[in-house]
Amino acid sequence: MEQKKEGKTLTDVQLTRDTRNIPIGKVGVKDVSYPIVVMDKNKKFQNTIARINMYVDLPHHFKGTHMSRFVEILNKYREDIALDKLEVILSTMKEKLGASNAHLEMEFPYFVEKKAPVSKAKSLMEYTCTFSASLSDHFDFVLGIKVPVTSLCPCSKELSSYGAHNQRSIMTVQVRYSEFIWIEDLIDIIEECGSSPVYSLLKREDEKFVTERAYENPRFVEDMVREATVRLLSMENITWFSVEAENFESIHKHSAYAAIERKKG
Ligand SMILES: Nc1nc2c(ncn2[C@@H]2O[C@H](COP(=O)(O)OP(=O)(O)OP(=O)(O)O)[C@@H](O)[C@H]2O)c(=O)[nH]1
Repeated sequence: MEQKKEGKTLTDVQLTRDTRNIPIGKVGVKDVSYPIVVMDKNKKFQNTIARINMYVDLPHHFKGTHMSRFVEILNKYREDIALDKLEVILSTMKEKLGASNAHLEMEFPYFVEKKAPVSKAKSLMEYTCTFSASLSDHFDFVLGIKVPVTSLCPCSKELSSYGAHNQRSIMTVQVRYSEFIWIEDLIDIIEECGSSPVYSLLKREDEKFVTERAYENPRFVEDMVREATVRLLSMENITWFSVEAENFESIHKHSAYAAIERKKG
């Protein structure tokens, strides 16, 4: 649409022709900070703030996409950006930007109340979650969660006269599903796969408990992704998953890493 500035026409540069004959797969805005609402198993919903990426494809003949429209679409759905709105947001992106594919990625902190294992002291644990949705001919949605756990090295336990090296690990799980899955339930499943869950609040009796539990339950990164795979394969409503484990090694400068991806059916 043409606009005027100081009597002059404001050219829509983005609409001008590009002659390089190269279509673009993803173009848009990245790292927009915006409030969203996430369904919470215990409190019905939780307000949080997401870092949002929004992309569409661009045909070869256009110079640019219209960046302001992405943020206009977010504004249109403000107060109401939730899982059940992702498809309509993507559809609006396709329509307003004349695109055939639209992508929406959100990364946000999600808080779960957790009880310490012995004292039962309650505290809030933060988990980083991701929603990755896209719409072409069909809607696709992937839920992702980063779950911190403790891992204790089986090899170190076997070889050492005292103790065993142990560290904080991050397990990253991503799932496609046929029926809704609570973030909380997926966290519980993944936390079983390390040597011990981690907590944000531990009293002395809890510290003794988690230290001994990790020692009794040594796990390599290979064990962690295999344990997760056994559990995720047994869940019928999960149609695809990927699981990664990264140990931020306490005796090496590098991490130990393992990953498994499975499509079911
Ligand atoms: N396409 C594109 N736009 C950019 C980029 N960096 C900044 N922008 C700016 O994004 C702003 C918004 O552009 P548009 O959405 O086309 O704004 P508009 O023409 O007023 O909006 P419409 O009337 O909806 O087309 C412009 O000021 C661009 O200069 C870039 O790398 N690519």
